[in-house]
Amino acid sequence: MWKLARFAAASNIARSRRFSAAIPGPCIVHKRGADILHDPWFNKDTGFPLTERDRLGLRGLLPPRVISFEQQYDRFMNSFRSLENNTQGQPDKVVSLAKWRILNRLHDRNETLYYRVLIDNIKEFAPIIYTPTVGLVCQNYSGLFRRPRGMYFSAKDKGEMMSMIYNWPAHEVDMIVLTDGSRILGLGDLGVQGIGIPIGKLDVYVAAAESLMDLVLILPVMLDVGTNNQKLLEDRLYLGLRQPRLEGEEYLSIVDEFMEAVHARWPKAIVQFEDFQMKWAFETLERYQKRFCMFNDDIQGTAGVALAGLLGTVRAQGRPLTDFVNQKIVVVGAGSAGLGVLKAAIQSVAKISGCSEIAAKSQFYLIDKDGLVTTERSNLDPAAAPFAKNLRDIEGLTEGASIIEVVKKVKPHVLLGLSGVGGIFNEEVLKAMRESVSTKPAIFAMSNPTMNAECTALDAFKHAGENIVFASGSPFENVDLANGKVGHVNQANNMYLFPGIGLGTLLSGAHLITDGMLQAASECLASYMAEEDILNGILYPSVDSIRDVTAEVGAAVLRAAVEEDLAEGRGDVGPRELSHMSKDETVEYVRSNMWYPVYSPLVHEK
Ligand SMILES: NC(=O)C1=CN([C@@H]2O[C@H](COP(=O)(O)OP(=O)(O)OC[C@H]3O[C@@H](n4cnc5c(N)ncnc54)[C@H](O)[C@@H]3O)[C@@H](O)[C@H]2O)C=CC1
Ligand SMILES: CC(=O)C(=O)O
Ligand SMILES: [Mg+2]
Repeated sequence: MWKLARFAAASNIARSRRFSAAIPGPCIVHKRGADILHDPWFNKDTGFPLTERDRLGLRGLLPPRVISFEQQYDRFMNSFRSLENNTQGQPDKVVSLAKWRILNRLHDRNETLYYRVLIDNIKEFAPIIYTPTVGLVCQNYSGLFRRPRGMYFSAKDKGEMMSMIYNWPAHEVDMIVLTDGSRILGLGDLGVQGIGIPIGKLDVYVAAAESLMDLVLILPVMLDVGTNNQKLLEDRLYLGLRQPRLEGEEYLSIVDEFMEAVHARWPKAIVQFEDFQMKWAFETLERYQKRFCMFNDDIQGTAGVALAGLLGTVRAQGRPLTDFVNQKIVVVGAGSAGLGVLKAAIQSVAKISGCSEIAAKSQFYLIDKDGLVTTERSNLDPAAAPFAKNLRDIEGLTEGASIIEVVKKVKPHVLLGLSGVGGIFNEEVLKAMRESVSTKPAIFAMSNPTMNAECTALDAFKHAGENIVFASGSPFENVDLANGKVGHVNQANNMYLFPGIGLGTLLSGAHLITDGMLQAASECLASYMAEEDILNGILYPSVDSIRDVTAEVGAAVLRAAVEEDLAEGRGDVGPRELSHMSKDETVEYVRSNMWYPVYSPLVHEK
């Protein structure tokens, strides 16, 4: 018990450092008056107590009555509910953007209240700040732009990044989400407008995990190397560089410079690469994973979440996990996400069965925009080549066979989409899944946002049958199957892993994120659900549980770092203490480092 008390004490000391800003004396914050009200990190709106109003020069700048945090919270939620009532019957896009705007205005003004309403209502608000609405926000970002958030490094900043990084006002940064905007969800190249994705991802991160000190420690970053989106290039209001994307060495030199600048200022900051087009996603992962503390969420985070779900589908059939080796799985989409999933699933089969990875591939089929990927393909992408089928092993199928041909022939246990193409699992394909060899066929329509999902939940249950297991990348309502039965919708989204990967790595103090740490994250998620839920087709926890999932995943990642001798600890908790923690103590340690937003005092008691 003493240990946990010490950990908590360490985290409280750290938390109070948020406000230290190295200014001695009676006030914790170094700003005064209107500057505090205009700083969303410190602002409490009408919640400043009288002593703080006196001592921070706020008297007269606010109406006299002090409103409590709880009252402010209720007032915001009432405004939100009124907005819902007032926008009833309006088009979905209008309503979604209106909801995003009201949350964004709060974010701009008062971060403590913003994150509190987000955490307490994560299931309701995740679809607004994250997928699907974040996609709409990115598409309209130049028009929606009011205040900057995060940092923007452009091709024009070459040679300047090492000094620019010091323009960020916070002394420390733990977690960076970086994009170049080249493949935003399934929406393609959105250039600088893709900044909405790092912002949304970090909102989820804070809601699920933010540790130790506070929000100042996160940084969304846009690397603007141009765009090949002609519509944006011609848009008068477009806020990014109006030039085609840099390619080759020119491109890499920009990413290199950014990574070196980050490393120079914050050597332990974790950089999460997000929504890079495939070629750069793989290339940058290969280039940096042994040099910097980084991971690619679309390749590695998605792989972990999908693998957990795939293992869940085996349990959902009432079969032992060892039966995973016999599952026939068709993956539609040979991009960064699809290939990441295939690689992880094949490694898992090899591990379970003890066979080679080559032998483990036999149960997997890969389809891209040109159909079934085989070794006969003339311009076979080298990244997809390891998963290409040899025609001799797939009797009755040919190079480029369509989804329907493959599904009819293979009768797979699982049909998994990461193609970015909405509706591609059409009625015919879904009906063909009725012939699956599985007692509980699984359909994963993982592409985002909602309009890019390979099928809707309703269509999946309607056409493929009521006994399927269904998962989607963006949320859908559960499906009413009549007779009191419900078709459960799982959300298979990397949001279940990236916060835990970030937090676990951070607390471990590791310099790198290894395959072992990522595998531990996936295994932890795979074992999270109880047997009873799994048998009812519930493969993933509810988004409401994201903080609990993150604590467990974070602990698994931390323990893997300890096992690999990579943990250097953080703050007062060094590698020795980490290595002596039991599994439960590690979870408790991670949990005790999670931030829950409340107003902290901005002046010392006299
Ligand atoms: N649920 C989740 O957690 C995640 C979902 N995604 C989603 O996955 C999708 C793909 O992402 P990436 O792999 O990074 O994109 P990508 O652009 O690298 O790959 C897309 C792949 O889909 C294939 N494709 C395109 N049209 C097709 C068609 N008509 N039939 C079959 N295949 C087709 C392409 O050939 C390509 O191989 C996006 O919509 C993204 O939002 C990505 C990461 C995580
Ligand atoms: C979820 C996610 O990372 C994506 O759709 O790209
Ligand atoms: Mg992504």
